Amino acid sequence: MVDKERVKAAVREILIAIGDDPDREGLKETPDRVARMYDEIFAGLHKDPREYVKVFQEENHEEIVLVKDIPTYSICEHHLLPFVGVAHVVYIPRKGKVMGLSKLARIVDTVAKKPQLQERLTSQVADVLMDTINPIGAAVVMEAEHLCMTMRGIKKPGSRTITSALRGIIKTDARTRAEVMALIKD
Ligand SMILES: Nc1nc2c(ncn2[C@@H]2O[C@H](COP(=O)(O)OP(=O)(O)OP(=O)(O)O)[C@@H](O)[C@H]2O)c(=O)[nH]1
Ligand SMILES: [Zn+2]
Repeated sequence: MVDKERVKAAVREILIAIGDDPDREGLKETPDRVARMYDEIFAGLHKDPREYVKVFQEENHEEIVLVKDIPTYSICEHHLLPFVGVAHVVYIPRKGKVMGLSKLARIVDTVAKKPQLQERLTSQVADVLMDTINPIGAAVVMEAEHLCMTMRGIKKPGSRTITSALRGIIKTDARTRAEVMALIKD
C-alpha cells in the first residue's frame, strides 16, 4: 500500500522547500489530496497485472486480436511528471486461448500506475501477455507525449515518443509484423 501519511508529510515539506506556505488557505488540504492521488496513480506498485487475466477457449482462432488506442497515463520515473498517450495491444492466440478484451486495458493500466519508463511499460505489457496465455505472438506499441519534455527542460511540446515491444511470431516473421503494424496505423 502507498503510505499516505508519509506522502502527506513529504508534500508538506516540499511546499515549504519551494518557498510556499503549506498553511495558507489554498494549500491546507493539498498534502492530503496529493497523498490520495498517489494512492491512485501508483496503485500498480502493489498489484500483479497477471491476476486480471481470465482465459477463454475460442476454438481455433489463431488470428490477430488488436485493441488499439487505449488511453494511457503514466508517470516518468525521472521527473515524476506524466506521460500521456495511447497503447495498442496485439496478440495472436495459441490454440484458441484468448482473454477478455477489457483485460488488455486493465493490464496496461496496472503497469502504467507506477514510476515508469515508456520502454519498460511497453515491454512489461507484452511480457504479461506472453506469461499468461502463451500466445504465438504479441506486440505492444505506445505513443506518448512526455510532460518533462514539454513543460520544462528541452521544451518540445507536441513531440511524441513511440515504443514497441514485439514477441514471438510478430518479432520473427516480417509478413505478420507488417500486417500488425498496418492494422495499428489504420
Ligand atoms: N528513455 C526514456 N527516457 C525518458 C523517459 N521519460 C523521461 N525520459 C528522459 O529521462 C532523461 C533524464 O535525463 P537527465 O539528464 O538525468 O535529467 P535532466 O537533467 O532533467 O534532463 P533534461 O530533461 O534533458 O533536462 C531525459 O532525457 C528525459 O527526456 C522514458 O520514458 N524513457
Ligand atoms: Zn521525465
